[in-house]
Amino acid sequence: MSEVALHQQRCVACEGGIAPLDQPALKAGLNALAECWHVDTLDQSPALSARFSFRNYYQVTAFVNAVAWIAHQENHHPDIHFGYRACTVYWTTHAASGITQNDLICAAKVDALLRTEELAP
Ligand SMILES: C[C@H](O)[C@H](O)[C@H]1CNC2=NC(N)=NC(=O)C2=N1
Repeated sequence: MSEVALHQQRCVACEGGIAPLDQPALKAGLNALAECWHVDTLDQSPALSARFSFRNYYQVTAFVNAVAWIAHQENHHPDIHFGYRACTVYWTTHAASGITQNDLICAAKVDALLRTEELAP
């Protein structure tokens, strides 16, 4: 049986009553992502976070826009903190006050984005 890769899955609308992933599911999800992703805290809720370094501000802002494009496509929106040569992305599901499958999917899509040679830092 073949399972659809995380980065090829689509986010589902999440309004009220959605539960965060349990520990085993979160651990399995983290194992499927690039090593940079870890569990952090955003506004007092757990969030998947990773920091990315780039050569210059132009690359940082191109990356931020590419992540925003993913967010628009998936209707799931990260917090992004960025500066001159680095950017930190936080994926959390506000409706669940925690990390859901949507966050794993979006983090995997960011990983896929960075696997493309043209955009890699
Ligand atoms: C209907 C739609 O799924 C919700 O409004 C979405 C929009 N984007 C979202 N993004 C994030 N990160 N968390 C949410 O709970 C969320 N809710």
